[in-house]
Amino acid sequence: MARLIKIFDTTLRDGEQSPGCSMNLQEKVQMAKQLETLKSDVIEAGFAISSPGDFESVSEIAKIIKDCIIASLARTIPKDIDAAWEAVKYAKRPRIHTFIATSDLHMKYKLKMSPEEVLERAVSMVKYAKKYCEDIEFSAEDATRSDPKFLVKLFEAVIDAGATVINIPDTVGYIIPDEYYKFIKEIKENVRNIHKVDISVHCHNDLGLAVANSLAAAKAGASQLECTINGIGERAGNAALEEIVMSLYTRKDYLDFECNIDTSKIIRTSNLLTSITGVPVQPNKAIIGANAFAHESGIHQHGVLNNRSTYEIMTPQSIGLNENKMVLGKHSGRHAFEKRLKSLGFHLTPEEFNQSFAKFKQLADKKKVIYDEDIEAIVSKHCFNTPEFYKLKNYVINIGNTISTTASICVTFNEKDIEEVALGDGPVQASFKAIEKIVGKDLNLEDYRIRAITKGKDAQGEAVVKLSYQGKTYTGKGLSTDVIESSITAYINAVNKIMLALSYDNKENTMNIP
Ligand SMILES: CC(=O)SCCNC(=O)CCNC(=O)[C@H](O)C(C)(C)COP(=O)(O)OP(=O)(O)OC[C@H]1O[C@@H](n2cnc3c(N)ncnc32)[C@H](O)[C@@H]1OP(=O)(O)O
Ligand SMILES: CC(C)C(=O)C(=O)O
Ligand SMILES: [Mg+2]
Repeated sequence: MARLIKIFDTTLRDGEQSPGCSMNLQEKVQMAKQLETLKSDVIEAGFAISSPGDFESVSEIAKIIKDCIIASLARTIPKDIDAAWEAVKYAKRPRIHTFIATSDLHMKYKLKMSPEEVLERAVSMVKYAKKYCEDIEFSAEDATRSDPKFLVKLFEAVIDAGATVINIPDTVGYIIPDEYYKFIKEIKENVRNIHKVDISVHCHNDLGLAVANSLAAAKAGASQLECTINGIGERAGNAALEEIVMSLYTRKDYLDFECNIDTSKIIRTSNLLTSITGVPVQPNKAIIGANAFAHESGIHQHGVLNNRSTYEIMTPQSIGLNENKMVLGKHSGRHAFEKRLKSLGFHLTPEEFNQSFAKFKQLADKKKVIYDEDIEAIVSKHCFNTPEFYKLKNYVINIGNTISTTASICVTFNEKDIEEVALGDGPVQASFKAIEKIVGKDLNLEDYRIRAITKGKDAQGEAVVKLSYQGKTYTGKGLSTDVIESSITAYINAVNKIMLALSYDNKENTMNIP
């Protein structure tokens, strides 16, 4: 039967030690409520002695949260343990989490204590905490750089003193997965009373191995994994909860573990933390990054459209997302483009499809991402198009703060080039005047608007020009990543609509013919 792994969330304590991730009381309470919904077994709500604000947050969370163990961190110092207890005592299931460093390096240079003193302090403070609280977690800070023989002695003593959880942290993210496996095994096999407690691990991500190390430790016998949402935490962060949990869930076949986390709440919890801290998640972050369920390459999109398991090892729904994303870009192929056209309600002939696909690829070379609005614009421009009586060939604009703006526009009409130059107050006005000269008529510009139809610096600008001619209004549209070009093509498009109307009316073409 699969072994249960308890999840200890320390987003509100170690996570908050991440620069820029401080949270106030209300924010911590919001996060704690969400962690309860997520069904975290333990919430480390803070480090009560560290500030009045942290003390208040821990005690408030202890009062509100009913379904999780609530822990506060404390050094092996009586005043820290007093504060931790005063804050967690309201919890239905309180825990005091006390720690002391055990590596020679930390003991000598930081604590300035001998191993004997550290052992004596650890034991006495676990006993001290035990007077308050049944559930005591003891952590050997920097355990993975500590002498395993010393750890064995220390752990036996603190378990005898009443510890219920023994944490073996990889404080500086130093250990390698198979090494950690052996390390935990060695401790498990040599600490005579280890069966009385949960073995916990707490991994940092300095070498990017926090999750791999946590899983290796679980394989070796750890029954509690400490982690944070989005992997926030000191330096390179802690093991990411979502990565650990989805590994347990997705590779249950191999790992044979289960946990209580409701995976469908993962994305909401991650988003809440991002909105509270304002610290964004990198797009390629496993599980919760914007690209974690996005496919851009044609070959992948084709595979996923046929059977999503070809390129998805878990479903977006399993973490609470509605759908995967098919991102259309320069690497996309016809299958994904066709699917998107259908979902946008377009039914194109093969010829229209080929033309639109070619235009889409051209645009994708210029833009990073193609949005639905881009596709709509491509299709309406190239498939539902007005005949191009006048077609823009090229344009040159001279602009400066000490000269009048000059626009030189060249169009083709009946396979001949016509070029005109005009001055104006700005590039758009000068261009419109030049086109007016080309068509040889006074066209009344009723309205002109420009808007970005997609996002980003490389957004497409759609220009809309309304021209009135002989009592009727004609609307032209132009689309380009260059707003001057979209304005010129919008004007020409409106002129072409006038030409089309005139040809329908069987009137003689009164526009300029060279
Ligand atoms: C690996 C980890 O994540 S450990 C947790 C790290 N988190 C934090 O430090 C955040 C909260 N910390 C704080 O607010 C402050 O550091 C406090 C309130 C805890 C202590 O503040 P200060 O009293 O000003 O001490 P300061 O932080 O400068 O130094 C730490 C002191 O604690 C001692 N100490 C460190 N760890 C322990 C421990 N586990 N047990 C006992 N003493 C310890 C140090 O030796 C040093 O002692 P000294 O003042 O006698 O030299
Ligand atoms: C306090 C302990 C558990 C810690 O955060 C660490 O060792 O990284
Ligand atoms: Mg830590």
